[in-house]
Amino acid sequence: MTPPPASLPPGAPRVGLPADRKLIGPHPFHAVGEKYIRGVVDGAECLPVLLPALQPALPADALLAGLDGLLLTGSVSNIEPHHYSDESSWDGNPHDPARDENNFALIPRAIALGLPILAICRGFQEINVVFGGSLHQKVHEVPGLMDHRENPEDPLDVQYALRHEISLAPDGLLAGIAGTDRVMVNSVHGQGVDRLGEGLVAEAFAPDGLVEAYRRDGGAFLLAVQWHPEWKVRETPFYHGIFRAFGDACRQRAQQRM
Ligand SMILES: N[C@@H](CCC(=O)NCCCC(=O)O)C(=O)O
Repeated sequence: MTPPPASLPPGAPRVGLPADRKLIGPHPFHAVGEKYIRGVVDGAECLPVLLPALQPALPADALLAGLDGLLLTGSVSNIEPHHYSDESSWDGNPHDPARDENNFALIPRAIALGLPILAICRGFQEINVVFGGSLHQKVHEVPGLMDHRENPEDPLDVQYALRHEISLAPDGLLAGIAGTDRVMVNSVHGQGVDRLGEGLVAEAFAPDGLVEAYRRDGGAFLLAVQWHPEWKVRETPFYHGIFRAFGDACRQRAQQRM
Protein backbone atom coordinates (compact mmCIF):
# COMPACT_ATOMS: atom_id res chain seq x y z
CA MET A 1 0.00 0.00 0.00
CA THR A 2 1.31 3.48 -0.86
CA PRO A 3 1.96 5.53 2.29
CA PRO A 4 0.06 8.83 2.56
CA PRO A 5 1.74 11.72 0.74
CA ALA A 6 3.79 14.22 2.68
CA SER A 7 2.06 17.53 3.22
CA LEU A 8 4.09 20.43 1.90
CA PRO A 9 5.09 23.15 4.36
CA PRO A 10 4.44 26.75 3.31
CA GLY A 11 7.42 28.07 1.37
CA ALA A 12 8.51 24.58 0.25
CA PRO A 13 11.36 24.75 -2.29
CA ARG A 14 10.29 24.90 -5.92
CA VAL A 15 11.60 22.18 -8.21
CA GLY A 16 11.35 22.55 -11.99
CA LEU A 17 10.48 19.50 -14.09
CA PRO A 18 11.13 20.06 -17.83
CA ALA A 19 8.39 18.47 -19.91
CA ASP A 20 8.41 16.08 -22.85
CA ARG A 21 6.57 17.23 -25.98
CA LYS A 22 4.12 14.52 -27.06
CA LEU A 23 1.25 14.22 -29.49
CA ILE A 24 -2.06 13.19 -27.96
CA GLY A 25 -4.14 12.59 -31.07
CA PRO A 26 -3.17 15.44 -33.42
CA HIS A 27 -2.47 17.90 -30.59
CA PRO A 28 0.97 18.54 -29.06
CA PHE A 29 1.04 18.41 -25.25
CA HIS A 30 3.80 19.20 -22.77
CA ALA A 31 3.85 16.30 -20.36
CA VAL A 32 5.60 15.15 -17.18
CA GLY A 33 4.93 11.66 -15.79
CA GLU A 34 2.98 11.70 -12.54
CA LYS A 35 5.49 9.46 -10.74
CA TYR A 36 8.16 12.17 -11.12
CA ILE A 37 5.76 14.82 -9.79
CA ARG A 38 4.94 12.48 -6.85
CA GLY A 39 8.66 11.90 -6.30
CA VAL A 40 9.18 15.65 -5.85
CA VAL A 41 6.19 15.96 -3.47
CA ASP A 42 6.37 12.70 -1.49
CA GLY A 43 10.11 12.00 -1.70
CA ALA A 44 11.81 15.42 -1.78
CA GLU A 45 8.95 17.31 -0.06
CA CYS A 46 9.24 20.14 -2.55
CA LEU A 47 6.75 21.93 -4.81
CA PRO A 48 6.78 20.69 -8.44
CA VAL A 49 6.77 23.31 -11.22
CA LEU A 50 6.25 21.96 -14.74
CA LEU A 51 8.36 23.64 -17.44
CA PRO A 52 7.12 23.69 -21.06
CA ALA A 53 9.32 22.57 -23.97
CA LEU A 54 8.35 25.05 -26.69
CA GLN A 55 10.34 25.47 -29.90
CA PRO A 56 12.08 27.80 -30.11
CA ALA A 57 12.85 27.31 -26.43
CA LEU A 58 11.80 29.97 -23.92
CA PRO A 59 14.86 31.66 -22.37
CA ALA A 60 16.50 29.33 -19.83
CA ASP A 61 16.88 32.14 -17.28
CA ALA A 62 13.15 32.88 -17.44
CA LEU A 63 12.25 29.20 -16.95
CA LEU A 64 14.66 28.76 -14.04
CA ALA A 65 13.83 32.03 -12.23
CA GLY A 66 12.52 31.38 -8.72
CA LEU A 67 13.42 27.66 -8.76
CA ASP A 68 15.47 25.93 -6.05
CA GLY A 69 16.19 22.70 -7.96
CA LEU A 70 15.73 20.84 -11.22
CA LEU A 71 14.52 17.27 -11.73
CA LEU A 72 15.28 15.75 -15.14
CA THR A 73 12.88 12.90 -15.81
CA GLY A 74 13.07 9.69 -17.81
CA SER A 75 11.27 9.31 -21.13
CA VAL A 76 10.73 6.68 -23.78
CA SER A 77 12.24 9.11 -26.29
CA ASN A 78 15.97 8.93 -27.08
CA ILE A 79 18.34 11.90 -27.44
CA GLU A 80 19.09 12.54 -31.13
CA PRO A 81 22.55 10.98 -31.63
CA HIS A 82 23.99 14.01 -33.47
CA HIS A 83 24.24 15.64 -30.03
CA TYR A 84 27.00 13.20 -28.99
CA SER A 85 28.41 11.35 -32.04
CA ASP A 86 28.61 11.01 -35.83
CA GLU A 87 26.40 7.91 -35.72
CA SER A 88 23.07 8.19 -37.48
CA SER A 89 19.77 7.36 -35.84
CA TRP A 90 17.62 4.39 -36.90
CA ASP A 91 14.16 4.20 -38.45
CA GLY A 92 11.49 4.44 -35.78
CA ASN A 93 13.86 5.69 -33.06
CA PRO A 94 11.55 7.78 -30.84
CA HIS A 95 12.94 11.30 -30.62
CA ASP A 96 11.76 14.50 -28.93
CA PRO A 97 13.70 17.40 -30.50
CA ALA A 98 11.76 19.93 -28.39
CA ARG A 99 12.96 18.27 -25.18
CA ASP A 100 16.51 18.04 -26.56
CA GLU A 101 16.55 21.74 -27.46
CA ASN A 102 15.13 22.88 -24.13
CA ASN A 103 17.12 20.60 -21.85
CA PHE A 104 20.43 21.21 -23.60
CA ALA A 105 19.88 24.92 -22.88
CA LEU A 106 18.46 24.51 -19.36
CA ILE A 107 21.08 22.11 -17.96
CA PRO A 108 24.21 24.26 -18.46
CA ARG A 109 22.37 27.31 -17.18
CA ALA A 110 21.06 25.48 -14.09
CA ILE A 111 24.60 24.30 -13.37
CA ALA A 112 25.99 27.83 -13.80
CA LEU A 113 23.35 29.11 -11.35
CA GLY A 114 24.30 26.40 -8.81
CA LEU A 115 20.83 24.77 -8.75
CA PRO A 116 20.70 21.27 -7.23
CA ILE A 117 19.91 18.69 -9.95
CA LEU A 118 18.58 15.15 -9.75
CA ALA A 119 18.57 13.42 -13.15
CA ILE A 120 16.84 10.14 -13.93
CA CYS A 121 17.29 7.78 -16.91
CA ARG A 122 16.95 10.03 -20.02
CA GLY A 123 17.93 12.94 -17.77
CA PHE A 124 21.04 10.98 -16.67
CA GLN A 125 21.91 10.51 -20.34
CA GLU A 126 21.33 14.22 -21.09
CA ILE A 127 23.73 15.47 -18.43
CA ASN A 128 26.41 13.06 -19.63
CA VAL A 129 26.04 14.53 -23.13
CA VAL A 130 26.20 18.10 -21.78
CA PHE A 131 29.53 17.20 -20.14
CA GLY A 132 30.89 15.90 -23.49
CA GLY A 133 30.17 12.22 -22.87
CA SER A 134 28.64 9.76 -25.34
CA LEU A 135 25.96 7.05 -25.28
CA HIS A 136 25.52 3.49 -26.50
CA GLN A 137 22.45 3.69 -28.74
CA LYS A 138 21.57 0.03 -28.10
CA VAL A 139 23.20 -1.28 -24.94
CA HIS A 140 21.84 -4.81 -25.59
CA GLU A 141 23.83 -4.99 -28.87
CA VAL A 142 27.17 -4.13 -27.25
CA PRO A 143 29.21 -7.31 -26.68
CA GLY A 144 29.52 -8.08 -22.98
CA LEU A 145 26.69 -5.78 -21.86
CA MET A 146 23.38 -7.07 -20.52
CA ASP A 147 19.92 -6.27 -21.81
CA HIS A 148 18.76 -3.46 -19.50
CA ARG A 149 15.34 -3.10 -21.14
CA GLU A 150 11.97 -3.86 -19.58
CA ASN A 151 9.37 -6.05 -21.27
CA PRO A 152 6.74 -3.48 -22.34
CA GLU A 153 4.07 -6.24 -22.25
CA ASP A 154 4.55 -6.69 -18.50
CA PRO A 155 2.38 -4.84 -15.97
CA LEU A 156 4.12 -1.68 -14.67
CA ASP A 157 4.77 -3.27 -11.25
CA VAL A 158 6.83 -5.93 -13.02
CA GLN A 159 8.57 -3.48 -15.39
CA TYR A 160 9.71 -1.31 -12.47
CA ALA A 161 10.47 -4.13 -10.02
CA LEU A 162 13.99 -4.43 -8.60
CA ARG A 163 15.96 -6.22 -11.33
CA HIS A 164 19.72 -6.16 -10.89
CA GLU A 165 22.34 -5.30 -8.34
CA ILE A 166 24.60 -2.26 -8.60
CA SER A 167 27.87 -1.75 -6.80
CA LEU A 168 28.34 1.65 -5.21
CA ALA A 169 31.60 3.59 -5.24
CA PRO A 170 33.16 3.55 -1.76
CA ASP A 171 32.77 6.91 0.02
CA GLY A 172 30.38 8.12 -2.69
CA LEU A 173 27.14 10.03 -2.23
CA LEU A 174 25.01 6.95 -2.93
CA ALA A 175 27.01 4.67 -0.62
CA GLY A 176 26.32 7.25 2.13
CA ILE A 177 22.60 7.21 1.34
CA ALA A 178 22.39 3.40 1.08
CA GLY A 179 24.67 2.64 4.03
CA THR A 180 26.05 -0.31 2.06
CA ASP A 181 28.07 -0.97 -1.10
CA ARG A 182 25.56 -3.08 -3.04
CA VAL A 183 21.89 -2.51 -3.69
CA MET A 184 19.15 -3.68 -6.07
CA VAL A 185 17.56 -1.30 -8.60
CA ASN A 186 15.01 -1.43 -11.43
CA SER A 187 16.11 -1.22 -15.07
CA VAL A 188 14.07 0.40 -17.87
CA HIS A 189 16.43 1.66 -20.57
CA GLY A 190 17.84 0.73 -23.98
CA GLN A 191 20.63 3.33 -24.08
CA GLY A 192 23.44 3.94 -21.62
CA VAL A 193 26.69 5.74 -20.94
CA ASP A 194 29.53 4.84 -23.29
CA ARG A 195 32.09 7.57 -22.49
CA LEU A 196 31.50 9.37 -19.18
CA GLY A 197 31.67 13.16 -19.54
CA GLU A 198 34.63 15.08 -18.16
CA GLY A 199 34.12 16.33 -14.60
CA LEU A 200 31.64 13.54 -13.75
CA VAL A 201 32.52 10.88 -11.18
CA ALA A 202 31.01 7.38 -11.42
CA GLU A 203 28.94 6.51 -8.36
CA ALA A 204 27.55 3.09 -9.33
CA PHE A 205 28.08 0.23 -11.79
CA ALA A 206 25.87 -2.59 -13.07
CA PRO A 207 27.28 -6.15 -12.99
CA ASP A 208 28.29 -5.75 -16.69
CA GLY A 209 30.33 -2.61 -15.87
CA LEU A 210 27.82 -0.09 -17.27
CA VAL A 211 27.85 3.22 -15.36
CA GLU A 212 24.56 3.39 -13.46
CA ALA A 213 25.06 6.66 -11.57
CA TYR A 214 27.42 9.61 -11.36
CA ARG A 215 27.82 12.88 -9.51
CA ARG A 216 29.58 16.07 -10.46
CA ASP A 217 33.07 16.54 -9.11
CA GLY A 218 32.56 19.65 -6.93
CA GLY A 219 29.92 22.36 -7.26
CA ALA A 220 26.27 22.18 -6.25
CA PHE A 221 24.38 18.89 -5.72
CA LEU A 222 24.22 16.99 -9.03
CA LEU A 223 23.30 13.32 -8.90
CA ALA A 224 22.26 11.33 -11.97
CA VAL A 225 20.96 7.76 -11.95
CA GLN A 226 20.10 5.40 -14.77
CA TRP A 227 17.34 3.63 -12.81
CA HIS A 228 14.00 4.97 -11.52
CA PRO A 229 14.06 5.98 -7.83
CA GLU A 230 10.78 7.87 -8.34
CA TRP A 231 8.93 4.53 -8.68
CA LYS A 232 6.85 4.22 -5.47
CA VAL A 233 9.48 6.44 -3.89
CA ARG A 234 8.47 5.94 -0.27
CA GLU A 235 8.30 2.15 -0.47
CA THR A 236 12.04 1.65 -1.13
CA PRO A 237 14.25 3.28 1.51
CA PHE A 238 17.19 3.70 -0.91
CA TYR A 239 14.97 5.48 -3.46
CA HIS A 240 13.45 7.68 -0.74
CA GLY A 241 16.96 8.51 0.52
CA ILE A 242 17.95 9.76 -2.95
CA PHE A 243 14.94 12.09 -3.14
CA ARG A 244 15.43 13.24 0.46
CA ALA A 245 19.08 14.14 -0.25
CA PHE A 246 17.95 16.10 -3.32
CA GLY A 247 15.17 17.82 -1.33
CA ASP A 248 17.65 18.76 1.42
CA ALA A 249 19.95 20.37 -1.20
CA CYS A 250 16.93 22.30 -2.57
CA ARG A 251 15.97 23.44 0.97
CA GLN A 252 19.50 24.76 1.51
CA ARG A 253 19.34 26.55 -1.80
CA ALA A 254 15.93 28.05 -0.97
CA GLN A 255 17.28 29.41 2.32
CA GLN A 256 20.08 31.19 0.44
CA ARG A 257 17.44 32.76 -1.81
CA MET A 258 15.48 34.24 1.14
N1 LIG B 1 14.87 6.36 -23.82
C1 LIG B 1 16.07 6.20 -23.04
C2 LIG B 1 15.81 6.58 -21.62
C3 LIG B 1 15.04 5.52 -20.87
C4 LIG B 1 14.01 6.10 -19.93
O1 LIG B 1 14.11 7.23 -19.50
N2 LIG B 1 12.98 5.30 -19.68
C5 LIG B 1 11.84 5.77 -18.96
C6 LIG B 1 10.59 5.31 -19.59
C7 LIG B 1 9.36 5.99 -19.13
C8 LIG B 1 9.43 6.52 -17.73
O2 LIG B 1 9.55 5.73 -16.78
O3 LIG B 1 9.33 7.74 -17.57
C9 LIG B 1 16.59 4.78 -23.13
O4 LIG B 1 15.87 3.90 -23.60
O5 LIG B 1 17.72 4.55 -22.68
